[in-house]
Amino acid sequence: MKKIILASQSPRRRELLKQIGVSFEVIPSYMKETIDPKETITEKIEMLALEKAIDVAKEITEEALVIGADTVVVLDKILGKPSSQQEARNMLQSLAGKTHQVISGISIIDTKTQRQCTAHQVTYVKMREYGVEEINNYIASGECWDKAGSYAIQGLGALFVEEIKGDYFNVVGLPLGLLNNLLKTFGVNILASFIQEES
Ligand SMILES: Cc1cn([C@H]2C[C@H](O)[C@@H](COP(=O)(O)OP(=O)(O)OP(=O)(O)O)O2)c(=O)[nH]c1=O
Repeated sequence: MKKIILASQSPRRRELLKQIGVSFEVIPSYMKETIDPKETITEKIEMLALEKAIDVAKEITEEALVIGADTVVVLDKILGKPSSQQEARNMLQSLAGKTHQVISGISIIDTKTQRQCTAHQVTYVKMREYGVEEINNYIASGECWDKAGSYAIQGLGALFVEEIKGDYFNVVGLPLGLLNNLLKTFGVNILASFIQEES
């Protein structure tokens, strides 16, 4: 299998990639995320994923596939990671009782051919009604930090979720089915690799 590099500091993305049996190296991108106001929301997310992949790919001299990703919560506007308790509180309050979108962009760059492929996936998450007390208790758990929209569906944040439509893994930060499809276009077939290894 071609060498795979995950251009991400997210422990969630690392865990998800491990889950599908891929061996990979992690080289995070510490690029500052900037957003062009002229782009649509999905263009912005795809662009952020692509920029993370480019940032790491440009430093690589060997042949590899570099994967960049970006996840945001969208409710009228983009909700990224909170920078204060008040911001986390506002985000969680705005999500209560409503359905929001979680959009993840993924980008793959082949450092040998410079071919790049970028796509995104949308998951709809409906939150139940909850109040300030539950929000404050959740913030006290510390889980909101470093999470788009200030919650983690894979953790205590699950207690806020009423319904989900779409790929769960997309919410956690890496849509695995979409990633598999994109990797196939670069000649990497994850499931087929198990058969080859066995025979
Ligand atoms: C909505 C939601 C987001 N998240 C996380 C996934 C992402 O790690 C994070 C969104 O931030 P990102 O900017 O997409 O990623 P990151 O900064 O963690 O990592 P990197 O840029 O290096 O790849 O929010 C969850 O873990 N659970 C959730 O339920």
